Order: sequence, then C-alpha cells, then structure tokens
Amino acid sequence: MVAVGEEEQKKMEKTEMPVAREEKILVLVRLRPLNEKEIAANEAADWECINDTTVLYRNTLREGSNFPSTYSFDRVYGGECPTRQVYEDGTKEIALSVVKGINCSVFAYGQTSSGKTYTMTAITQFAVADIFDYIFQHEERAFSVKFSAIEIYNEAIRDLLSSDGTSLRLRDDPEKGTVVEKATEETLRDWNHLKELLSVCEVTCCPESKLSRYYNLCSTAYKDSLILSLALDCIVDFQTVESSAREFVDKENSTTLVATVSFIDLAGSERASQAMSAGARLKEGCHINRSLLTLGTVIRKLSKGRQGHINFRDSKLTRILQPCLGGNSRTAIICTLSPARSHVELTRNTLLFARCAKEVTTKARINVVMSDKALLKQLQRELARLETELRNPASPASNCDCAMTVRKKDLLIQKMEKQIAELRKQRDLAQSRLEDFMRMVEHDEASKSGTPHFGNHTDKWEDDSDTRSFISDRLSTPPLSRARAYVRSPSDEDDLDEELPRRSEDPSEEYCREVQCIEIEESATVYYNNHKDERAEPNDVLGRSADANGETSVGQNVRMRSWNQRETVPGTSTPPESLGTDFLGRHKIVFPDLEFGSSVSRNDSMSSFGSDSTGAQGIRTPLGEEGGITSIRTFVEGFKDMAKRQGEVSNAEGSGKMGRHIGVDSMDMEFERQRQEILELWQTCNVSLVHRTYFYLLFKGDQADSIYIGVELRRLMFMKDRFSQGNQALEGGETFTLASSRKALHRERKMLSKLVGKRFSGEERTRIYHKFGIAVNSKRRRLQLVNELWSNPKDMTQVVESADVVAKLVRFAEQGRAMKEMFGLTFTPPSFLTAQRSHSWRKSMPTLF
Ligand SMILES: Nc1ncnc2c1ncn2[C@@H]1O[C@H](COP(=O)(O)OP(=O)(O)OP(=O)(O)O)[C@@H](O)[C@H]1O
Repeated sequence: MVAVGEEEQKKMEKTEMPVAREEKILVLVRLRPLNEKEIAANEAADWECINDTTVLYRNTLREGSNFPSTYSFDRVYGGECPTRQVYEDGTKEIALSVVKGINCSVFAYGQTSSGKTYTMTAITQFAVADIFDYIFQHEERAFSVKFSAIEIYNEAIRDLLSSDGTSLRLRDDPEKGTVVEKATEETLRDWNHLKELLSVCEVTCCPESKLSRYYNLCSTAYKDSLILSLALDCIVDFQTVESSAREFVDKENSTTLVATVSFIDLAGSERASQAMSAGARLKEGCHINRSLLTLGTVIRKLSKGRQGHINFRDSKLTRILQPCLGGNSRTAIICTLSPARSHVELTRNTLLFARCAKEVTTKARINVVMSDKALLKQLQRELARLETELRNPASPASNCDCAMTVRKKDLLIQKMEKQIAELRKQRDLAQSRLEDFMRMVEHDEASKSGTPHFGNHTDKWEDDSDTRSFISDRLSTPPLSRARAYVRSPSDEDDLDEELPRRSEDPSEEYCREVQCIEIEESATVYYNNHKDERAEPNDVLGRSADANGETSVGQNVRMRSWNQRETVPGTSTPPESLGTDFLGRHKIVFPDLEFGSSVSRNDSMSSFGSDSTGAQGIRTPLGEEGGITSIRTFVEGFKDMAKRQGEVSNAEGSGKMGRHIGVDSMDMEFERQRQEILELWQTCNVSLVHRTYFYLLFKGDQADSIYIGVELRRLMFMKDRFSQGNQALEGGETFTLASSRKALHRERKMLSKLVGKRFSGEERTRIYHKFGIAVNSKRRRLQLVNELWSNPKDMTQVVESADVVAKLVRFAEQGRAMKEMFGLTFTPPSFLTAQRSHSWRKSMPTLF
C-alpha cells in the first residue's frame, strides 16, 4: 500500500476537495445520428439538439401529445459531436477524481443500439489514458492502478479475468461497502497492459456478451444487436487507484488515498415485453428486466430525496452500483438516444430516466486509508495517553474533566430535586382534590337525606387551598391594586396566549383573580348598624334616607367598584367608580371616564325621565354632553326604583296588605325577567364567563340577592348603552370597546379550554362533550366545548350546564354568603327581607360530574 502523509492529506482536503462534497449526478445526453439501416428504412429523425443543454422533439404531427417537447440536461450532444468532446466536457473531470482519492463512476444508459458501447469504449480508453498520463506527470507521487472486470449475466457475476467461469458472490464489507468477493485484481503497468487484460476478458466473457461485441464493434460500424444486448446485464470495469507522496512511502505515520473508477456499460433499457419471450431468452429477459427495472426504481426514489426504503438490494446490478447512485462517489451518466421516429417511446423513457437521474445527489469524499503501521502507531499513542490518565488522576486534564462531570451531575441532581418537589406538590394537590370530591359526594348524599350541608361546604372551602388562596386574595388585596397588576397595554393583547401560561402554572388562578367585586363600602354595615333595630325604614336597602327636601339620597358613601377589576375584560366593568356625598350632603357619582367632568352632582329634580320597573328606559339615552348625564341619572334612578320596589314589596308583605301568594308570584315573574335580561346582556356585552358563573351560582334570587341582581342589571345596561354608541368604557386607566371585550372573552375561552384536560377525567369529558353535542373524536373539541359554554342565554339547560362546567374548571365552590362577601357586597339585609323564599337561578342543576 502506498502512503501519503497526514500533512499532505490535510493540504489536499483543503485545496482540492472537501472531506465530503454533495453534488448532483452529472447527466449527459448523447443523440447518435440515424444509422444506415434507419436511413435505408426512410426513418425520420424526430430529435434534435437545439443548444448545448436541450434536446427538442420536433415531430409536428404529434404536437398535441401530453409529453414535453424539450428536455434539458447538463450537456447534450448531437450526432456530429465526437466522443472526445463528450469525454472532455464533464466526464474527464469526474473520472480523474480517482487519482485524488475520490471514487467515481461513468455509466451509459439507453436503449439497444443507441450507442452505449460506442460511447463507453472511447470514454474508458480516454480515461485510462489520462489516468496514466496523470501518473506519469506526477512523479512525486507513487501510484498503483489495479484493474478488474466483471460481467453480470442472468443475475450471476462472472470474473472476466479468470477462466474458471464460477460465479462470484457479493459481500458487504463494513468499510468498503458491497464488494465482489474474490474478483481478480491485476496491477496495471501501462496502457498496453490494459489492452492485454482486455483481450483476456474477451476470451472469458460470455460469447454473446457485450465485451465480445465491444471488440467487434471496433471494426464494425453498425450491428443489429437487440438479442445480444438482452443477453447481458452489464459489464463493469473497475480500476482502483492508490496514491501517496513518495516522501511518505513506508513512513510509519503514513496514510493512503484509495479510490475506484468504474466504467459501466449497461444492457439496453428496453422493457421485458420487447425481449424474446421463449425459453432461455425469457429467463434472460426477466433478469434484465429485474436489473434495469430496479435501477429505474432506485433512481426514481433517490430523485425524490431518499425518503423511505431504497431497494438497492433487489438486484445485483443496483447492489454494485449503490455507491455510484447515492453514496460515496462522483457519478456521470451518459444517456444515449436514437433519433429514429420508430424509437420515440424508448427515447422518451431514456429521457425520463435521465431527468430523474439529474436530481440524484451523491456525497463523495476523499478515501483515506491508514497503513497498518500508522494505525498501530496511532492506537499505541492513544493507549499511552489513557494509561497516563489512569495512573495520574490528578493531572490537570483529568481534574478538569472530573470537575466538569461533577458540576454536570450536581446540576442534574438539582434539576431532579426540583422535579421531585413539583411532583410532590402535584400529588398533594391531587390528594386534596380527591378529598374535596369525596366531601362533595358525601354532601350530595347528605342533602338528599335532608341533612344540612353548609358545614360540609365550609369544610370543603377550608380544605381547598386553591379556593382559599383565591378568596384570601380577594379579601386581602385592594381591588384597584389588583386591577393594576393585570393592566395590559393594547399591544400586549396579541401576546396574551403566550403570556398567560407563564404568569401562572395553573390558569385557574388567573381566573380567580379576574373575578372582582362591587364594593359598596361601609354602606351595608353602616346601614345594618344604624337600622338593624329600626324597622321603621325598612324599605330602603341601599341605606338611603329622606333628606330635608324629601329627596332620597344614597346614604353613607356608597361606593361601587367593578365586579371584575380586570381591565382586559371590559364586559365586567361597572361604570361608576364611586358614589359619594357632595358638599350639600347630596350624593355625587364620580365617573372618571366621562368627558364632561370627574364629578356630577346628582339632583333628583333633573330626573325627568321615568324608568320602568327595571329602570331600563332612560338608559337608552346616548352619552352625549347631556346624554351622559341623563344616563348616569338613569343609572341612579334605577337604584332608587329598585329599592323602592323592594320596599313596597316588603311593606306589603309586612303589613299583610298584599297577599303573600300574589307577592310571591309577582316576584317570581320579576326575578325571571331580570334573570333573562342579565343572561342576554352578559352575552351582548361579552362578559367574562367566570364572572357569569360566579354570579349565577352565588345569587339565586333570594330576597337578599335582589340588590346584587339589580346592580348587575343596571351595570350591564349601562355598558350595553356605551358600547352601542360606539363609546369606550374607561376602567382603571384602560379603555375598552365592544371589540376589545370580544377579544378578552375569546382569550378567556382559550384559557378555559386549557383547563378542560386538567379538571376532567376522560370519562367526565366524554359525558360533557355528549351533553354539549360535540363529537368525542372531533378536532379541537376542547375549544368547541368552551365556545359552547354560556353561548345561548335563552337555553336554561345550557346555562345551568355551562355554569357547572366553568365552576369546575375554575374550582369554584359554592360558598353562599362567604363568596358574596368576597364580591364586596356586604349588605346584611333586614331579617324580614331574608325571611323570604328563594327563587333559584339554578332551577334544575343536572349532574354533570
Ligand atoms: N454517436 C454515434 N455516431 C456514429 N455511430 C454511432 C454512434 N453511436 C452509436 N453508433 C453506432 O450505432 C451502433 C449501435 O451502437 P452500440 O452498440 O454502441 O449500441 P448499444 O447501445 O451499446 O447497444 P447494445 O445495448 O445492444 O449494446 C453501432 O454500430 C455504433 O457504431
């Protein structure tokens, strides 16, 4: 083996060829002239090379066909073009790569008598001559050229340099890939020696083989060879070239460049149907068909990018050609064509093959083989280094390695400890939820059997850490500061989906924070403290009292805040920020978002418009210069009317003037009407689903709840009015429109959809999907579900089910009064009011879970 030094190898790699270079197969097309027979048969030449790269089909009679009329390749050559040019243009560069340690191959593909052998004969001669030329010109390098030749015939491989005629086997070599086992290799001395060897091949090859014809062809210009070509798969000439710089020969640390150039003359590409179809010929036809069909399949698959299995092993031909087709080789394919009209289909097939072939890439690299000595030396060096390290663990290098390893391990341990802690947390949480669930079951059973259950709920409340923290958050954090914590600029909106999960691992916490309160500070307690024993003025649950002018005013700094302080959910905002008393003792409402001033004194005499039983009429007035005032007035009017009605009802009931039966009926109807209106307004104003759920579950239509319901109704009407006028609502420095409220609702639905998988088991989800008419296997079913939630205010069953689902998603536990207080409405209505029966919002709560 001849060797080159490492230095030299590096130099070659740098300057002449990268270690591995990906390139497409070079595809050349050669169109031969009409042969004598074709001319004699008056054949027309339908194909023409119109420039260096394009072949044109010029049969105008067939213009209507679906086939393209032009085909382009790296180079095309017409009939007049000599083989020398075909060789010089591209093939030479590829073939000579072998002297630089790069495998290469040149093969000819085409139908019988299209000129494959004619071309390959010359190409092989030119290439071998040039290789020797190169060798002689580079005396500083030591070359060795070895020659071998095989033929593949009926899927049998024969060694053409051996006379015993036994068929050779293919072997998969871990380093060299597929090799022909025991093939004779002759070291070439010069060009004459090659000619001698070729004559040996001529004797040993199949009498009908291509090689014998090859030599015949040298003296014959034309031959009809259809049958002969079918009798042979291909002839492959291998020339293995090894080289090194002479100065490194026999040096211990030497390496060798080894590469092979293959010249492959394939059989005709005709289909088996064109083969002779009897006896031994049929068998030959089948083999040929198999080889060439496999070649076609392989090329087609490779041209599509090597996806899936490539069936190289389906034929001997493709096994041998594997490196040339997609591996470590530079490859040129010369596709030969006949221009005759009678061969148009075969010509097209060849062109299609060529088209695919030009998409195939190979990745050739310089093949460096180390001599045994060099390899041994390198291994010894490596061994010595490892031994030194073992003997001396304190060496700086190993110390450094150890320290690095320890650091890595430490980090890993830390990470795992965090994971363990997280898993523990999750386990505890799961446990507590399980306990909750068990309590709920117990509670349900207890309530069925008539046992009071509020205590159970209280237990649940105390045990549910999420809910507890939520409630304590609500009660301990001032609503406005909480709101500020969630203020977003409009530009943040688009990022919400990405941001929300980062803000909190559990999205439900976000929702807990979103549910805010209306605070009527002091009023309730003040009223209650002042009037708990004074049933003389029981009719004003707002704590209003008649002033000197007989006007009714809101008592003791009744201040209102939003049910939902989260500014990104405008549907839940409440317009008046505060109601206070002005210097006259009359009560003022402060609307920081209104343009006409920060404070408007309320004077009942201004209130010329009447409100209906709900106070809804006046609110239709637009918020203009005057309209804004009237809307506010209406808002306040509503409160008065509401309180008045409640007073009347209470008085009537208290005095017994109205029959209880009549009172109950009318209140039921009123409650129903208000409820329906609120449900619809929630939908219209895009109110948060969590808010709807909390409100729905907390306020059941008890007498004590009527104030909340009234406030909610007015708030929503006010909001609807603002939105319908295209106005914005300002809340905590942030403005909202109907569109932004819709966006906020959309975001909320998305967040809720993320909780569906967390909060419900598979079985529960199936039941819920079923209830909401969502196909269990449909795409994005969670999103479908949350889109359905609270979507139809007229469908009470859906409302009830939606409330249940959302409550479960945000882990709401019905806490009655405690939750109401969390909302900030801390009225304690007089006992005669609370003594009434309830009109439940939740008429029938289906069992979902
Ligand atoms: N470019 C050319 N110029 C002149 N004659 C050519 C050319 N190409 C091929 N021929 C002639 O066409 C005939 C068939 O060529 P050749 O035997 O090389 O075809 P082939 O494709 O190898 O066929 P087969 O598959 O049967 O081996 C030969 O007589 C050859 O001399």
